[in-house]
Order: sequence, then C-alpha cells, then structure tokens
Amino acid sequence: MNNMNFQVNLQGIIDLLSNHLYSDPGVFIRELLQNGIDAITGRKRLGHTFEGQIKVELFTSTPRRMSFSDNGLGLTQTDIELFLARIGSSIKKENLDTSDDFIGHFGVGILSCFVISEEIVLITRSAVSEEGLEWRGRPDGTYSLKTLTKKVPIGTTVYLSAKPEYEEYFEYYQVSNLLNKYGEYLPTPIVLSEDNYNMNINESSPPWLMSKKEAMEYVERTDYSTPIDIIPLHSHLGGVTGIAHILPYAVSLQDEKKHRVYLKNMLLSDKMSNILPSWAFFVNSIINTTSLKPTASREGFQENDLFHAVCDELGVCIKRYLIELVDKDMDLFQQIIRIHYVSLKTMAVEDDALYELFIRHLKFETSYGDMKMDDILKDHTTILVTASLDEFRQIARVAKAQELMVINGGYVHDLDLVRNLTQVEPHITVEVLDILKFSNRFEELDNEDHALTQPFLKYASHLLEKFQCQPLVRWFEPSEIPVMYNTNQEVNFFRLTEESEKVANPLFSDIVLVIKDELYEKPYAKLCFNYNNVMVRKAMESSDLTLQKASIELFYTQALLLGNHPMGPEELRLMNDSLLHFMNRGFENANGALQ
Ligand SMILES: Nc1ncnc2c1ncn2[C@@H]1O[C@H](COP(=O)(O)OP(=O)(O)OP(=O)(O)O)[C@@H](O)[C@H]1O
Repeated sequence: MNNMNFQVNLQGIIDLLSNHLYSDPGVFIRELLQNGIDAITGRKRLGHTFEGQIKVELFTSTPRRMSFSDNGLGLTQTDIELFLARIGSSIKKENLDTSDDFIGHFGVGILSCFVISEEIVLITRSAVSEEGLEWRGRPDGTYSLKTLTKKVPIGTTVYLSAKPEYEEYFEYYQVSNLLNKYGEYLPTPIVLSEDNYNMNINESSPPWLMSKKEAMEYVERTDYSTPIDIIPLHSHLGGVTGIAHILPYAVSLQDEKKHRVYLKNMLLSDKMSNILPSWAFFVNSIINTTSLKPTASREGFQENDLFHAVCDELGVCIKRYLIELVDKDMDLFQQIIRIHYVSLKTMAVEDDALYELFIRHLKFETSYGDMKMDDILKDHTTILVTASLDEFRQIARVAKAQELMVINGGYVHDLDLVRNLTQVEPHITVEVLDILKFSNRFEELDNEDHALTQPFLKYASHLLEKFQCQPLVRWFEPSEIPVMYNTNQEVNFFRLTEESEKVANPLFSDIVLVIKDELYEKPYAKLCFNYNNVMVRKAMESSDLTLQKASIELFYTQALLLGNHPMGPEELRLMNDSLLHFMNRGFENANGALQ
C-alpha cells in the first residue's frame, strides 16, 4: 500500500481565508504587524541589543505598492523552506517554551496578503546569517528563492502590489487607519511614510495603564459620553489588565456587547461579547491579555478552560468594586443601582454575598407603587409576591385598598430575589400568592347575609360554569369595584384546550381530552362579588331573574374587560346582550315614566 500526500490548492485556501475566516481584507495589516512584532521579540530573545522598529512605506506607483519592514529576527533559507513556504507551520509553535512570547502561531497569517496582492515579495536577512534572500510567493502555490548579492540589514521587508479592486487598501488614510486600529498601543514604534512624509503611529499610552482620571477622559473622548466610573480589571491567570467603564445609560441584556480586547497590546476585537460574565452588561471594557489564545481568524479567543476562568476572575473584579463602593461612596452606588438595576439584580440572584449587599437597595413594583426593599421592610414583616406580572395587575389595586403589601414578582429575577429574603431577614415571612385563593383573604359575610346571597351565587355559578369560572362573595375595599376576576396560567391553558377541542379534528381533540383528563383536575377562575358595592347588593337582592342574569353576565364581562383578559366570541355576545338588555329596560322605564 502506497502512502500518498494530500494535495493542497492554495487558491482555494486563500478564498477560504478571505471569504470565511477574516471579516475584512484589511487584516493583512494586522498579520504583517504581528509578524514584525514577533520577529523583533525573537531577535531580542537571542540577546541582541537594538531598538525594534516597524516601517511601512507607500509608493504612488501603478499599481500601488507598499513595503512593510521590521528589524527583527529575519529568516534563513531553511526557515523559509520550513515555515514561510509551508502553510500551517510556524516557527512560533516549534519552540514550546518561547511560544507564549509570540502573537502568531497558526502559520497561515501571511496568506492574508494574497487577498489584496497578486504576489508577496519578501527580502530578508536572518540575525544569524550574513546573506540576504529574496522570496517571491504566488497564490498558485509556486515560489522562487534567490540569494542577493547586495548586503541587506538584519530583518525582513515584505513588498505588496495592489490588485485593482483593492487599491484603496494601499492609500495613506486607509493604511494609517488600519495601523492605528491594530497597532496604536504596541510598544514597538511604527512609522508610516509616503513621499518622504513620516508619521509615528503609536505614541499613545494604552487605557489599561492610565490613571482613573486619564481613563475617564479617554472614554469620554472615544465614546462621546462620560462614564459613571472606571473599574480596574485584572486576571492573574490570563495576564489581563484592563478597565471596565460603567455606562451612564441603561442597557439591556440583549444589547450587543462591545468589549475592546487586545492581545499583547495588539487589537484583537473591538466587539467581543463574552469576555465578561453575562450579568456585567452595565459596563464596557478595554482589556489587554498576554496569555489567552486567539482563534485562527484572530478575531476572538479560543473558549477553553482558561478563557472561562479569566471571565470569572474579571467578574470578581467588578463584584469587588461594588462591595467596596457600598462602604466608600453610597451616592455613587445608588446612582449605579438607579440606572443599572436589572444588571445588579442578575448579580444578586447569582451571588449570595452580593444579594445581602444589594437587596435592601433594590427597587420593586408593589401594590403601593415602586419601593426600595429597605422601605418595604420598615413597615412589613409579611410580604406577598405574585408569580407573574399578569397576576399582579389583577390584584394590585384591591390589595392596596386592603393594606396588603404585594410585590410584583413578574419581572426578571424579582420572584427569586423576594423569595430569598428570608435567608437574610429571618423575621420576614414571604408567601408566593395563589391568585385563585386571593379573594379568600377578604372579609366573609355574616351568617344572615351569607344565606341571602346563596341563590344569586348558585345562579351565577350555573351561568359561569361554561366559562370555567366560579363565583364567590366577600366584603372588600374599594367599594367602587363591584367584582374582581382572578385567573392563572393553568386556567387559561385549560380554557385554551377546550377551545382547541371545539375546532380540532377528532384525533387532535382526543389528544386534548387525554391531556385534560389525565393531567388536570379542572381549575376554575374566580369571580369575587364585592358585598361592599351598591350595584352588587341591588343585583343580589333583586327577585327579577332576567335582570339578575343580565347583571351577572355584565359584571363578568366588565371584569374581563377591565383586567385586559381576552374575550372569546361567546363572552362578547354576552356583553352585548346584557348591555342591550339594560338599555331596553332603561328606555322602557323612561317611556313608562313619560306616559
Ligand atoms: N517578518 C517576519 N520575520 C521573520 N519571520 C517571519 C516574518 N513573517 C513571517 N515569518 C515566518 O513565516 C512563518 C509563517 O508566518 P505566518 O504569518 O503565515 O504565520 P505565523 O505568524 O507563524 O502564525 P499566524 O498564522 O498565527 O499568524 C512564521 O512562523 C515565521 O517563521
């Protein structure tokens, strides 16, 4: 059996890189910068004393050309054959103990130059050799190599000439933008020149080395908004230093996160979403790492164990900042809570220490309006919390009139936050409200009134059975509310199955029947009549059965309408009929009075 080699189609690989791996043709600048920086690092490791420098020169020829030079390690003929001309092999991963010093290691970066240039010409002299070499690589996979007779300095210069459709990537403004974007904070000086005009690209100090004041001003300049504060970020494991700036406006968990991340001072991505824990959406960050490993596209990190550990460590920095802030600057802490309460609630749910720290400062919607937990706890030792927003809306007004403190647990995390209260405040009782039993809390009628109301309730029960609703009567405030309709998801679901059953084909309706019969004992919504309401009393005391029927139907449909509950065709018809009934009665009475 013969062992054969795979054949590699270089043009296909270039197409793969340009169309699928790299998001922008401009990444060739990043790859060349990285090769230059790595070469300078490599030469320094040899013990050479020299000032590293990268020089980029633009030529206004046709087609446009550019050269990219460094005074780094250079390449010997063997290096060229082993690493440059061999796709996927890199000198930087050969030597494992030094590989951490370098930015590149996949051995494909240089190919990005073929996206914008027909040919790569590389003039090089190795730091360990006297001879200069010229390598010409072409996208069809062929290359030539020759020894130069004239002496060249140690280092490497790459010459590129623009493909017609990529001329703009050779223009001054574009190249300076790209150099600036990727290399602004690289420690090695980068000079861009055209027609004898030289510009230093990287003279600024990186934000992660700035003082807090400088970092505030920096974010203000770059983001056009003043951050609330700066949080220093460090991760020992990931060799990370950075800053997180607290956004001065509210953002949601779903908003796109845009953390700016540098690898060994070179920009890796300006829209990384997952380097911080998901709850930290109230900050944007700028961080530099020396240890995380990039993906081959160099636009993100490999999401390995180290990456997740770094993410956790950065989360701890943010938590620690908030814990210290509570002691140091309560006003600032309150300001952060006011704007970013959703983020902070998410943190409090996840972390017991933060829960204890935050809970009294967090705001909740209650039957008394929006209130801070601290204020809620001042006056209440028993707290009711609803399981959903819909349930809260059904009872908020009535609960307040009964002087009941009910918290809306329908917003994200609020139910969990309130339920956990007993762990930090043992004298507090928290009860998740059973909406269908809510009206049982109200005052019962005395025996005499109770007996009087029974025929009316029996009739109402008969009329409302088909709507899966059971009536009851209680005395409650406010007196203007004649009835309160309470339902929950289970009742709604059950009613939905009944509706489906009516319209479904036989097979489906059999399935629905099984679900209903097997899984559920039929749940009922509750319609609580208010004995404190004049109209309810009149309806109950009336001996006219048709009038009672119309009033029960009208009370019921009016309660649905006021509570924003969906009304089916049958209920709409009821409302219509009962209204017409009362109009008719009204006109008959009026006409009778006139005659
Ligand atoms: N300016 C340079 N000076 C010295 N050697 C270079 C230079 N540019 C490229 N090389 C050599 O060519 C090899 C291939 O470079 P290439 O950019 O394709 O990949 P890499 O930098 O090793 O890894 P990555 O794909 O992650 O960028 C390098 O490993 C290095 O040995």
